[in-house]
Amino acid sequence: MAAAAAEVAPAGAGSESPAPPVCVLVLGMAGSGKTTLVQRLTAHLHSQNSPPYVINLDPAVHELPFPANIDIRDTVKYKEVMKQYGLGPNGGIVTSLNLFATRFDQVMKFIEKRQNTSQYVLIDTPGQIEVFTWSASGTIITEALASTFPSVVVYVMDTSRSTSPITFMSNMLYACSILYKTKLPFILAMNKTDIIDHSFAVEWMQDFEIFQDALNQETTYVSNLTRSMSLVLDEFYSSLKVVGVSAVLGTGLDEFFVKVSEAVDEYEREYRPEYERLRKSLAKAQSKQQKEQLERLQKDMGSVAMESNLLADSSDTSALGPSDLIMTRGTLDEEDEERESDTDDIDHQVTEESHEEPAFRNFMQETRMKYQNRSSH
Ligand SMILES: Nc1nc2c(ncn2[C@@H]2O[C@H](COP(=O)(O)OP(=O)(O)OP(=O)(O)O)[C@@H](O)[C@H]2O)c(=O)[nH]1
Repeated sequence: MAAAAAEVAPAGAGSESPAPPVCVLVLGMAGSGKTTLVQRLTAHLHSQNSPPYVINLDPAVHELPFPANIDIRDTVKYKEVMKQYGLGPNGGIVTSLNLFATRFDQVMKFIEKRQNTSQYVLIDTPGQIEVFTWSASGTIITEALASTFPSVVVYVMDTSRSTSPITFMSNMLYACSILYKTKLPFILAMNKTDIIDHSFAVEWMQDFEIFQDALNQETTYVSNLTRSMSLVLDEFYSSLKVVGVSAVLGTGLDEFFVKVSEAVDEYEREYRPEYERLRKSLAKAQSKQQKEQLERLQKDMGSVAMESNLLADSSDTSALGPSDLIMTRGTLDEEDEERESDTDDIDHQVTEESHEEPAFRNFMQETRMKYQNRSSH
């Protein structure tokens, strides 16, 4: 049975080296059941002896019902951010995510380290969905994940609140916009099937006439628009992977993992080449930036020759744990130092000193002394 095969076997399983983990980005409107689904998936994978790596990206969540390996709340104090920048709740979430995104390269390193032990990386996102999908940080995080690991989006829909054709259509339009925004394989998880079976929604997607019949009960202008929209969305529906689940009961999970596996195949086939290109161009831009920084430094130091390999490697996070994330400091020039001070609301007290760059500072001192000695002779 396909479901059994999907138990804990992501795409690529069976090959010699372990398959890279699959990043499952869970998105959906507030209250659709994202957190409950992540909790359920985590428990399910644990029961299959395949513990996932779990990341919480919601800075405002009060309580997490699952143990997160990386929790944005450990590193960015959402309430402090609101206070310091004079922001409301949504602005606070956006800014917290932006601060976190500036150090997402470290998150990537933690995931990479775990790639032989976790087959799935589950990522819970803020309820204010637009905060993630329409912010720069959402794009940075999605692209960072997808350019390294097979990644899929799971859009969670509250099926019990989508029984009116017009609400259903609004939800689908939203889903469609997210598909275009994230540019990743997309699974529609119709949640809360313990309240209502999702078959009515599947029929609406598969059979235009049935959807029209349901719409005939509505006589507003919106219903005419909805009629036209359902034709437009036909293409979107035809390529959509749909699965009914109950996050509370844990039903539909086997089929869920079958869909994830299909989505991973789709990622490998259609999305990976594009992300590889993106990764290469990012790496090129990064090395160019590093070179420019070094050149600037060299200019500041006068004619003293410097060897780049003497610079302490600020990217080495091997001694850190996920909770130390983001606090690593280590800048090559004052401009960067100043920029960093904007993130003072980040709780870096614990690790700040230990991760200063003593090697680099010593090097600067030594070089300066050499330079002074030379010019005095
Ligand atoms: N009946 C039923 N209720 C569910 C299911 N999944 C979630 N819920 C309930 O829906 C409510 C919202 O669930 P959450 O998991 O907090 O939803 P969320 O999308 O993470 O919410 P935000 O963090 O606000 O975005 C809670 O009361 C859950 O118990 C389900 O499968 N069936």
